Parts: sequence; C-alpha cells; structure tokens
Amino acid sequence: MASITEYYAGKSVLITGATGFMGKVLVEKLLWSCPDVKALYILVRPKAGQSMEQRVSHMMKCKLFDRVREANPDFHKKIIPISSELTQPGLSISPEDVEKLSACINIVFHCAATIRFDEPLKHALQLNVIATQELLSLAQRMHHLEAFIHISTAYANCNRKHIDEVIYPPPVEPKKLIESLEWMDDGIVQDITPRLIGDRPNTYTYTKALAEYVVQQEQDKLNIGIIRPSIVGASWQEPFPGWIDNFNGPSGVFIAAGKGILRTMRANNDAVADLIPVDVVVNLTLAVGWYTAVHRPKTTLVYNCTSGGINPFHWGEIEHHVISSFKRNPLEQAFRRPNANITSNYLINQYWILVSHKFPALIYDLFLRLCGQKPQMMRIFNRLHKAIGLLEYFSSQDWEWNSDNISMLMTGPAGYKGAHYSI
Ligand SMILES: CCCCC/C=C\C/C=C\CCCCCCCC(=O)SCCNC(=O)CCNC(=O)[C@H](O)C(C)(C)COP(=O)(O)OP(=O)(O)OC[C@H]1O[C@@H](n2cnc3c(N)ncnc32)[C@H](O)[C@@H]1OP(=O)(O)O
Ligand SMILES: NC(=O)C1=CN([C@@H]2O[C@H](COP(=O)(O)OP(=O)(O)OC[C@H]3O[C@@H](n4cnc5c(N)ncnc54)[C@H](OP(=O)(O)O)[C@@H]3O)[C@@H](O)[C@H]2O)C=CC1
Repeated sequence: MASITEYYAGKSVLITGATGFMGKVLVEKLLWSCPDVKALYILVRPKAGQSMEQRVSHMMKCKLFDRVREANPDFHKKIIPISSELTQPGLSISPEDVEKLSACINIVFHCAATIRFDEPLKHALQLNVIATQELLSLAQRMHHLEAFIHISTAYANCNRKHIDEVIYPPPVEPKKLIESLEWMDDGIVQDITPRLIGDRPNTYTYTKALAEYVVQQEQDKLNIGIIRPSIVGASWQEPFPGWIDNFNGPSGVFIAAGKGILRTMRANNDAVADLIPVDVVVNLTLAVGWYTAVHRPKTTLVYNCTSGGINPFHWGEIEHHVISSFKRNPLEQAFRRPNANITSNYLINQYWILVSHKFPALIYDLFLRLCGQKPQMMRIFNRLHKAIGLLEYFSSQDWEWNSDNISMLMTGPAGYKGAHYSI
C-alpha cells in the first residue's frame, strides 16, 4: 500500500482557502513532504488592491515557505493560481479553467470559509454553504477525482455536549433556507437570524453545520472525508514552532493580554481549552486525503480533530502560561505590565472591566487629548470587548468529542504510523 508521501506523488491537488491560515500551512507541507506532487491548483481572488498573481507571489515570499524555498528554489512552479471569487455563481471560474481542473484534479481540499462570528447570515450562507455546493458540483465534473476533503469545525454541533463523528441532522433543510433568504432584504434576515440559529452562538457554527450536510448529500457520487478541527492555534513543530499569522480564536486575546490591555475575561478555569496546532490539523488533513482516496470508505467519514480527550489543557492553565511567558518575554510598546485574571463570575468580570479596562482607558484618552492627540484607548477596549463577548461562549463550557476515526487512522489496519505526519 502506498505511503502518504507516495500517494501524493504525481497527483494534482485543488485547494480552496490556500491564502488563509490553514491553507498556507497545507500548501507548504504538501510541497515539503510530498516533493513529487505534480501541481497544486489554488483558488484565489484579487483582494485589497492586489491582483491574484501579486497575492500569490507575496504569499510565497513568506517565512513560512523558507525551508521549501531552500530545498527547491523553483517550488513556485508547482503552484498554479486559478482566479475564483467563491461567492459568485460557478465560483466565477472561467470555462477554460473549469475544463483544465476537470481534466486533471485528483484530490480536493476545501478550506475556504468565512470564520467570522459576526458574519451576516446571508454572506455566511453564501460562502460556507452555497460555495461548498458549487465546489461539489465542480468536483463531480472532475474525471480523475479520488477524494474530496472538506474542512469543517468541531463546533459545528456545539449545541450538543457530546459530539460523535457523525453528521447530525441539519437545523434546517439548506435548500429551503437558501430559497427563503433569496427574496428577503438584509434587514429582515438580520431580524430573524437569532430565531434561525437557535441554540448555536453564531452564523459561523450554524452555516458550517449546514455545509456538512450538503457535503454528505454527495457521498454516493464522491469519495468524501470531513475534518472537524477544534481551536486551531500556532504550529507545534512545522515548518517551525510557533508560526501564526492571525488574531483569530484565542490568539488575539493572548496578544491583548501580553500588551497589558486585557486584564479580565469571563471563562471557566476548569473547562478544557481544546486547542490544536495548525501543523497537526494539516498532517491529519493529508492523512485523511490519502486514506479516503486509497481505502475509499463506503460512507463519508468524519474526523473530530480535537485535543481535549487525549491531552486536556484548561483555560486556567493557559492564563498562567500566557501571563508568565509574556512576563519573561515582554512585547514592545505594552500599555501596561501583563496581568490578567479569568473568572466565571459575570459581576466580578464587570467590576474588573470597569476598574482595569474602562477607567485606565478613560485616563489615557484624557492624557492623549491634553497632548493634542486623538483618543484611541476606549475605541480599542470597545473592540476587544466585542471580540471577547463573541468568544466567551467557547471558553465557558466543555464539550466531549469522540475521536474513534482518528484512532483508527493512527493505529488501525490502515497502517498510518504518523511518520512525517504526526497527529
Ligand atoms: C490571558 C488570559 C487568556 C485566557 C484565554 C481565555 C479564553 C480564550 C478565548 C477564546 C477562545 C475561544 C475560541 C473559539 C474558537 C472556535 C473555533 C472555530 O471554529 S474557528 C474560527 C474562529 N474564528 C474566529 O476566531 C473569528 C473571530 N473573529 C471575528 O469574528 C472578528 O474578527 C471580530 C472578533 C468580530 C472582530 O471584528 P471587527 O470587524 O471588529 O474586526 P476585524 O476582524 O475586521 O479586525 C480588525 C482589526 O483587528 C484585529 N483583530 C481582530 N480580532 C482581534 C483580537 N481578538 N484582538 C486583537 N486584534 C484583533 C484584526 O487583525 C484587524 O487588524 P487590521 O485592521 O490591522 O487588519
Ligand atoms: N482557524 C480556526 O481556529 C479554525 C478553522 N476551521 C476551519 O478551517 C478552515 C480554514 O480556516 P482558516 O484558515 O483559519 O481561515 P482563514 O480566514 O485564515 O482563511 C479563509 C480562506 O478562505 C478564503 N476565502 C474567504 N472568502 C472567499 C471568497 N469569497 N472567495 C475566495 N476565497 C475566499 C480566504 O481567501 P482571502 O485570503 O482571499 O480572504 C482564505 O484563503 C475553514 O473552513 C474554517 O471553518 C475550523 C476550526 C477552527
């Protein structure tokens, strides 16, 4: 049986979301560990005044790609950008590119999504659900497709306490929701969003749950694997320890604490902080791609890519590690010396917000005004409070994820022993 590295040799891979946090690490790892991969087709849109080509060339200069660049200075030749805006009909891929992809792609990794917790429902639906449907339709036109791997989230079913590696019935039939929202203006959609999302905390988890369902609907036609990572953090080992390029999830909170801005946050000290390093998720993704293509499971397998069941780490411990490490390695231009407390008590948290956040911000802004400068601290705190308000749901409770399929992959007859793909 082909090893993971052997499997990818000579294959053409399509990746969505390759410019994102996880997508970049996936591209790097494929180029590094599977040097004989034939080509990586990546769907990219122009953004922020940069063309698709400029964005890709900028991305390849990133430190993340140092080891690949050193091993093969021509590595960029394997990356083939395809212009695509996923929110447009047909993913706005040109007919020529559709032909090209249909003729050569062997495996699809669908990473693109909006991961914002405050995304308006229509947009979250458009990107996370409708674009996924469009990609599935494109995949069905691919003559040599061996596997379609969809990246979901462990929190797609966060309205449950125990989460198995199954696709749960969707909160609503996606097709009906898409049809209904089509004629509604944004104001109406905003008004009914809380009723629609029900016991889920945001449009992100809601639309990711719907996306899992639409992916599963194609299981008779495609060979599918679904990966559900929990809270994806900085790299553990590869390409080097500690790589991260965003403020998502807890990383923005950590930086705010390191800058001495964040002094208090509502979280449950004893709740499991289900963090998973990005390189572990990427290793699993490549292993799942290989397993799905080679073993062709009869039904869609779901992989809960979580850490809490194996190596639990708690928010209380994180607080200690974050603060002590910023005390040892202080950040530049900190507002105050780092010192943060997490509490599960609403009133205590409100008290410390007043005393340790708002009052110092007020004083500092007054000082800035007196110096003839624009006040800024209260604005920063308001944004921080909005962000942590959206994150608290996840740091205040525990979930239990079954991870039998991950164990099967690592230790079962598939023989995946983790060499070069530690999970
Ligand atoms: C010391 C004690 C520590 C104890 C830790 C305790 C608890 C940890 C807390 C939380 C853990 C829960 C994590 C749950 C994750 C669930 C897992 C998932 O499924 S994945 C996807 C996760 N998605 C996200 O994390 C996205 C969340 N972010 C958003 O939804 C939005 O960014 C927002 C928070 C609503 C803010 O939106 P806004 O429009 O106001 O800002 P922008 O996003 O446009 O960003 C503007 C600007 O600010 C920077 N930024 C963004 N977030 C932060 C932040 N948290 N802290 C600091 N700065 C932040 C951003 O980079 C932009 O910068 P620039 O303008 O320069 O580009
Ligand atoms: N980060 C996390 O903690 C977790 C993430 N996940 C899942 O992992 C996957 C990747 O997440 P992550 O890398 O963190 O997310 P990022 O936000 O870093 O990346 C999102 C990617 O999607 C692309 N994208 C977004 N909108 C469009 C669009 N309209 N057209 C084309 N491309 C678009 C982005 O492209 P562009 O650069 O052009 O914006 C980017 O490449 C997602 O499916 C997410 O749900 C699951 C659990 C946790």
